[in-house]
Amino acid sequence: MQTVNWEQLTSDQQAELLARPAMADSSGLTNTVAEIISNIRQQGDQALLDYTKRFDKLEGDNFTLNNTDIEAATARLDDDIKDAIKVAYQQVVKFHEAQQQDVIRVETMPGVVCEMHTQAIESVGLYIPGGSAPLPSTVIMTGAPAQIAGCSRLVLCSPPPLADEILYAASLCGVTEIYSVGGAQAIAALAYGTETIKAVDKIFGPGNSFVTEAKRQVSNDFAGAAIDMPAGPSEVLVIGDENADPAFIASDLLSQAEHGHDSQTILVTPSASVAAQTASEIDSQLAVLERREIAEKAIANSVSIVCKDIQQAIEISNRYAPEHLIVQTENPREIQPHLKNAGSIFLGAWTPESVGDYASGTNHVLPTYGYTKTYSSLGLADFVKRYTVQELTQQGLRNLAPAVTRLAAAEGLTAHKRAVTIRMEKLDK
Ligand SMILES: NC(=O)c1ccc[n+]([C@@H]2O[C@H](COP(=O)([O-])OP(=O)(O)OC[C@H]3O[C@@H](n4cnc5c(N)ncnc54)[C@H](O)[C@@H]3O)[C@@H](O)[C@H]2O)c1
Ligand SMILES: N[C@H](CO)Cc1c[nH]c[nH+]1
Ligand SMILES: [Zn+2]
Repeated sequence: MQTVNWEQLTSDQQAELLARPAMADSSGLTNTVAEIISNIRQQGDQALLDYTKRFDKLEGDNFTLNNTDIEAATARLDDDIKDAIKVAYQQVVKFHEAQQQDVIRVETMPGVVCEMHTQAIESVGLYIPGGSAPLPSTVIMTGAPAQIAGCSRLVLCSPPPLADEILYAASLCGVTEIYSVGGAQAIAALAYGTETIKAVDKIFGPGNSFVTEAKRQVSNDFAGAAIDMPAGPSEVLVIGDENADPAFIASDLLSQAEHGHDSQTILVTPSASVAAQTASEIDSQLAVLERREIAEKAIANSVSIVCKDIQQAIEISNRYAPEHLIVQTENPREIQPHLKNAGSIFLGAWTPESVGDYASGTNHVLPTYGYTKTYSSLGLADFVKRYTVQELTQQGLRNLAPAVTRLAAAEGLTAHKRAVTIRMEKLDK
């Protein structure tokens, strides 16, 4: 992991340092994904099968899983892992149930009542990554809120072979359809439909750059589907002060580095000594990692930034806008209100990022590529739509009529004005 001194860099070098590696080959990626989407739209199931055999080594011609598959998977699993999945599910349910929104009702003027209601999105696609590691935890993060919101069709897609843990988690979340297809082709199938997979209204879930680019393209097309957010390759930024534990920091950086070669991990610290000790901890912890090869590539793209002070560390973090932000400082709660752009924040030495990945209750589907400047972490609100209701009494209309008619006249929209005056004339008769 390279170490740099922030103050010694030019502003161009600083910008380059904080750029995402996954964005590097954007035009090649755009064309590849556009071609996959176009083939799925034209050839449906046949193209889906071809791609799934080519990229994901599907055996046979069936990519639909059913209840018998779920029952067999459940029977194969040990109680220990089933219990762990249940704990994670219950934690996520608790935190997301608390996000339910009551109807908001306000009488904005006597006789004028306005309400805000929510309604579940009817059909949702849940993309569960599976290229590099099968992620049953992502089933919980997308499936549990969909279930709580009351979505009626929960359609899960993940590259084959589907791990037993994925099928078990899907059954807890009330997933209604499961297909063993992945990548951009799965996103295209969810967005436009094929003979087997009916299109959904909105697609959720993270994925690699092919998946994320496919989500971007289908969401830009009127005929496509809505999406949750750009949730691409994992990122973590750690802010550590001179008392931070380098072994803890290294373990947190490696936990995200092992997701993929394009993960990005950054340490920002005012302490050159913490930076140096973290680098040597990374080397020793890497040596015994099962996914060493992957993590090593990600660490090669990563950086340790030595900055002036904690204030500057906060500025760098806000500028980078990480998916995950870990704060290992003496008083992390003092810093937290100044952290403007992050998907999920982990405060203090005893809050490793892994707890949010699995079971604290927060959602691990989070914006990447700097989109935490404008997008939120996944929550119950993403699975519902808001709509408003208003009802006026006769007196309510009398009270509001002068403002509405004058505004309508000012806009030159006389039919709007007439819809009010026609009623007032009747009332005044
Ligand atoms: N941001 C978040 O909230 C979040 C959460 C969990 C995981 N993640 C990220 O999700 C990603 C998961 O990636 P993954 O690769 O393991 O699984 P994935 O399921 O996203 O991608 C695998 C698919 O990519 C497609 N693919 C691979 N090579 C291709 C090629 N050359 N051309 C066309 N398609 C190709 C294949 O179809 C395959 O099914 C990781 O980067 C991880 O960091 C992000
Ligand atoms: N860290 C990932 C989000 O970027 C989520 C995850 C799933 N399993 C382990 N981690
Ligand atoms: Zn993770």
